[in-house]
Amino acid sequence: MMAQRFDLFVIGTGSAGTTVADQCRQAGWRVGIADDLPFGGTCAQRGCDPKKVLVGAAELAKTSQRFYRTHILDAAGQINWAQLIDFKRTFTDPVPQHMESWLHSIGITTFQGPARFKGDQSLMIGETEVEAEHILIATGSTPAPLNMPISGKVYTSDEFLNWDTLPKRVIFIGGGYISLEFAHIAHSAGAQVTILQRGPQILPGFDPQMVERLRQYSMAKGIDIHLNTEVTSIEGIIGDQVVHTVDTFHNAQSFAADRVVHGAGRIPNLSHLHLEHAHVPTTLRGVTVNTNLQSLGNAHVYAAGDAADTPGLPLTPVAVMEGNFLAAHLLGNHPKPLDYSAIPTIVYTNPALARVGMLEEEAQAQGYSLQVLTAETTSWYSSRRVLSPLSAFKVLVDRDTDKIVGAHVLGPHAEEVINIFALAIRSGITRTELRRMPFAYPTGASDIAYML
Ligand SMILES: Cc1cc2nc3c(=O)[nH]c(=O)nc-3n(C[C@H](O)[C@H](O)[C@H](O)COP(=O)(O)OP(=O)(O)OC[C@H]3O[C@@H](n4cnc5c(N)ncnc54)[C@H](O)[C@@H]3O)c2cc1C
Ligand SMILES: NC(=O)c1ccc[n+]([C@@H]2O[C@H](COP(=O)([O-])OP(=O)(O)OC[C@H]3O[C@@H](n4cnc5c(N)ncnc54)[C@H](O)[C@@H]3O)[C@@H](O)[C@H]2O)c1
Repeated sequence: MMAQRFDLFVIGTGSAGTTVADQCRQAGWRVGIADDLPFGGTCAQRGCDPKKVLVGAAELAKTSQRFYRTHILDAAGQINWAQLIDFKRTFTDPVPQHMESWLHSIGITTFQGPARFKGDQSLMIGETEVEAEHILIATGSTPAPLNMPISGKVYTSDEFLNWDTLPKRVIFIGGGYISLEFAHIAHSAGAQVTILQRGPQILPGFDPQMVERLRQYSMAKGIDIHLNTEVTSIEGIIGDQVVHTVDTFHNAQSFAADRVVHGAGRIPNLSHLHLEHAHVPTTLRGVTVNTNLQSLGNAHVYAAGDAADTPGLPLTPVAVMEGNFLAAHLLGNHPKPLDYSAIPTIVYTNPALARVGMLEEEAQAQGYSLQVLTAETTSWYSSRRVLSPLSAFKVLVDRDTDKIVGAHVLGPHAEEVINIFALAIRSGITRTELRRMPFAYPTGASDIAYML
């Protein structure tokens, strides 16, 4: 059978792939797209969106428990896990059908199945061959292989988000985003949780002082966090999952739980693509690309999102930003170069910790004359009003230009406040201008004047 021909063929229906597919199709291109999983990608089905549905309930339960303890509420909220997962499914279940209908409605040809390269410009999706002038690899990421002896069961984040019952005891391998967020959710829903992190700090990309406050608070609440503790093997022993670790001083320890969750990092999802058939080189961080997101080995191939080796973190706003850039580039609209500075990121613990721009250490190393504005803010109105026991901030200002170069916010409004700092940094708004901004009051943003 003759191969179907497209101007653009996209592998992956997540944030990066659909952004490019949509814009190229709107410009009249013949566009095909494939996914081996139900359409819609990670963020909407197995990542950000379902995760935050659980985070919302966890926050509500914790806040109500605080108000109950101070006799302001007559009852404290408890999470019904099965109901919460059902509620989550009302968001995730419709995604594939919505996505596929939308793709069809705008005239994109869809293929269900794993795509693999056959040649420089040709792919097989199952038994169907397609050819394209441009091919976009937007295949996202997948849990990193755990290179250790495993005889027990290790659950992925995808599986955690679909647990019908919450086990009593859960161990999280690794101390990054997934472990911290899921541990806070599971703990709020009544589980005993343990985090085993091999490095000296949980959440290595975040401000060390804010992280330490979050760690101490989490420990005080009953989340058991072990630093410098590397998981070396996992055994299933009658009813228990036993996790063996070794610490920095070579001391061995074992931890038992009902279930063990993989939070030990993700890698670009490239292994099934047969990239060697298309001369597409990769690194451990993804497909090697130039500043136009074009493969260094094959000018017909591009990569974006988690699958591309770019300076951006594997986050949804980065996938969308790269998608928008690539669509404009392919359509000949000469977009401005990609700007990876000051992209905000948040770990949705309770409370959340947010970062945008540089860490203090990075700014010092770059020779900025820094003014470091930092305080613990649990006595502030915005925290006391919701009985928040943990809030703080650190803002880094360049004395020479009065510009903000980094902001780190921990507390109940961190997730919205950080976007305002991102806007300020990306638009070059000075500290003085931001301090005088008449934000609506009382809001998280109206705290900014007091931070500066
Ligand atoms: C648990 C979790 C929580 C997260 N929370 C957040 C958050 O709060 N905020 C945030 O910004 N980011 C978050 N992320 C990260 C975010 O989800 C990703 O950065 C983003 O989804 C990447 O988009 P993408 O388009 O690159 O890839 P994806 O959305 O992963 O899409 C890739 C698609 O390609 C498909 N695919 C892969 N290989 C093939 C193949 N060979 N053939 C056909 N199809 C294929 C996959 O099935 C998938 O649908 C989270 C991630 C996880 C796992
Ligand atoms: N809120 C968000 O934006 C959000 C949420 C979840 C995931 N994500 C994205 O997904 C990516 C993957 O998340 P993640 O939490 O899996 O990875 P991560 O890279 O954030 O953290 C993994 C941690 O596991 C540790 N580790 C690895 N192997 C270990 C072992 N054997 N024993 C003990 N510790 C070990 C590593 O040192 C590392 O600190 C993130 O980098 C992020 O970009 C984002």
